Amino acid sequence: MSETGSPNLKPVADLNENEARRELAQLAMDIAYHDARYHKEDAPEITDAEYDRLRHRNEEIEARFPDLVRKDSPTFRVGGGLKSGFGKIKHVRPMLSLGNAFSDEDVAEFVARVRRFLGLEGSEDVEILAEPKIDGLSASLRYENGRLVYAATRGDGTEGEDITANMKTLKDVPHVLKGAPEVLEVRGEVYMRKDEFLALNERQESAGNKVFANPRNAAAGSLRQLDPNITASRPLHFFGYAWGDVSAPLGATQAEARERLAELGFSLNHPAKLCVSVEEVIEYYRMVDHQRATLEFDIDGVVYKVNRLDWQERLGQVSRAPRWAIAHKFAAEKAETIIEAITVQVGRTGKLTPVANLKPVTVGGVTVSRATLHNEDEIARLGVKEGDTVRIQRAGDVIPQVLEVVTDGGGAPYAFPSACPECGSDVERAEGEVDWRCTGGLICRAQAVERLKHFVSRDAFDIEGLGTKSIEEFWHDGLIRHPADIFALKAENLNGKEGWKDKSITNLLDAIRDRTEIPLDRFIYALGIRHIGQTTAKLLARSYGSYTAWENAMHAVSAERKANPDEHKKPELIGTHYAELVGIDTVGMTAADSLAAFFGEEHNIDVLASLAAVLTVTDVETPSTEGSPVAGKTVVFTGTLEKMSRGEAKARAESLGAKVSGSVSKKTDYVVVGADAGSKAKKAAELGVAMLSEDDWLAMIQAS
Ligand SMILES: NC(=O)c1ccc[n+]([C@@H]2O[C@H](COP(=O)([O-])OP(=O)(O)OC[C@H]3O[C@@H](n4cnc5c(N)ncnc54)[C@H](O)[C@@H]3O)[C@@H](O)[C@H]2O)c1
Ligand SMILES: [Zn+2]
Repeated sequence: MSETGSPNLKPVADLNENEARRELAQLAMDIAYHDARYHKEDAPEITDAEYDRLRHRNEEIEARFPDLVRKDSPTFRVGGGLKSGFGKIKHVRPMLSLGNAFSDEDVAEFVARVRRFLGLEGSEDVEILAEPKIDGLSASLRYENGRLVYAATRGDGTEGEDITANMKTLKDVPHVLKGAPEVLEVRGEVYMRKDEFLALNERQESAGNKVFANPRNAAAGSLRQLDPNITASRPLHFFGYAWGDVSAPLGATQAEARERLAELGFSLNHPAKLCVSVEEVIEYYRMVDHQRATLEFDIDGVVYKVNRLDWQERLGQVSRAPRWAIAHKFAAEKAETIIEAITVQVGRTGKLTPVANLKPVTVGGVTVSRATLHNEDEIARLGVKEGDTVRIQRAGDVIPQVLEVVTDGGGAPYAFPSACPECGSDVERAEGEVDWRCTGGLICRAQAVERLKHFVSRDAFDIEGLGTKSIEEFWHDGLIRHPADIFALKAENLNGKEGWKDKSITNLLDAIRDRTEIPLDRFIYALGIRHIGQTTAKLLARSYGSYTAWENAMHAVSAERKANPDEHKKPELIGTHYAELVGIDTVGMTAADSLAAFFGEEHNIDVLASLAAVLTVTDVETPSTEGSPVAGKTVVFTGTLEKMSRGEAKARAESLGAKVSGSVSKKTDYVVVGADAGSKAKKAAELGVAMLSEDDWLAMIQAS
């Protein structure tokens, strides 16, 4: 995934505008990805601490470049989309997230901000209600005339998943309330106790089912079951700590409202404390941190809430969080243990991740037996070896991390494998990169499934009816191991398979047959070669014209590269084919090397040959630019485009015969100005070059 989380980032103060814009775009994408993994799939890939670091970085850059804040900035968003299969419920009042404090100073600043906002005199106290921050997932229960009418998850804050039937199976959720306001939405956290989580995982494991990474994932996965009977069989609890739509106030303060919720029959999260100074708040934080390991449930911090509800009202909210509350996060939980072995895992893109296999140890109530070592450099930095005693940490834990070596076990230094442990292909580490990768591509088992998914995806072969689940299933059954196997599928392979009926089988086989003829650019893109996205695939297809020409050239490129592995600056020194490839517009040496590596692997050649045998790859015609209003014109794109990516805009313009340039000069015919355009727009105005908005441009080229 992203490289943005890496510690060697430029300080925000040193970023220029372009770098900032680029990083914000990357962060928006990465955070949205991790939000979906975490909130929608209940399967995060990075630790909470890493995730928080991404968000923090985003906030810092936005604070320094307020003009660059994107419309899709994570700052404006809560959660990560809704799981399909559930009905949707629109929240009468939004369900927000919380701002974060990581240090005592952050907490003092929070209280100071509240005081400033309210214009309080120095003598007036701000009472703060402090309570544990349970690591579960929030839910809203709507009662009308004392009856539970529906329950929803937070979702994206505006709309949540309908989990009424599921919530009704929780013992902590009353179906009827006595003496409640006519309308009352109770909000709180659904969670699983630590002991119950461990027991559930044991049951899951012995039944051969999925085990959960932590109590939060277990709770989220158990609650969001399409079959409420499954939810009923899982040990879930609910704490009430807030409310949404209410027809009459629950009290004048947060503390009173809590009392009221308890009277109505809800469980409250403890220990809670009413504090009057920053010192008291911090003292509470330390106390709870101390008790953390002995609490029945996982917490990831404490929450401070301004006690007076009239003040809460006045303070209101910023985009995604109330101004009157903040979460003070705990540092990660740590423990010491021995590294029994270091093994290597192969990821979806062929990335090799070293993993420390640990002597099992309990960290904050969870048994840990593996920890990531990230990459070769990290192993060197830590100086870890098999047999060493290390300190590990678990932070909102996905995979725990190794922090440092405590005692040297006297073993030999760790040597990274030179062949992929999954498929035996060579591994390579490109200049300037930290990761080793398997070059096995389509043949590597670890990568194959993901590559197959890419192969059939919309912009590649676009085979309708062959979804993620089917690919995984067919892979498992041995039906589809290589892309060419797709084209050998027969009705009898699918007959009797669960979920496949005559009609869907016919549809799938038709869809596959439809794709046996495919344009070269799609074919190249479908191979999923690293660094070869759609735009580059199009450029390659157009430059080489035919499959045969492209294939021959790539073999030549690969041979040239093999003969000159150490040249990293001058493509001409590597060879004429290599230089020609790099000479194609935006194709750089990174992409060229990736193609060379792909064609350097015997397995990939086999895959290509078997595909070529069953497919007709059609030549890409140089588009006719006759009648194109922009043929022969020089165009510059600047600023953030909203309707298309830069690459897409460029490819489109070029297909219409325009020349796309990176800088504005007197020769420029049009400058297409997106949001937050900077110096180029200014220069265009000075030179009197025609400036078009993105919409103007689209209207102009669509007319052709
Ligand atoms: N690892 C990942 O890939 C990943 C991705 C997304 C989010 N996350 C993690 O999820 C969290 C961010 O998600 P978030 O937007 O839900 O914010 P949050 O969990 O930091 O804070 C908001 C939530 O806290 C909960 N909460 C618990 N106790 C509470 C209390 N006493 N009072 C009020 N609220 C209480 C509520 O559910 C509320 O929605 C962070 O911890 C982040 O690290 C991780
Ligand atoms: Zn491999």
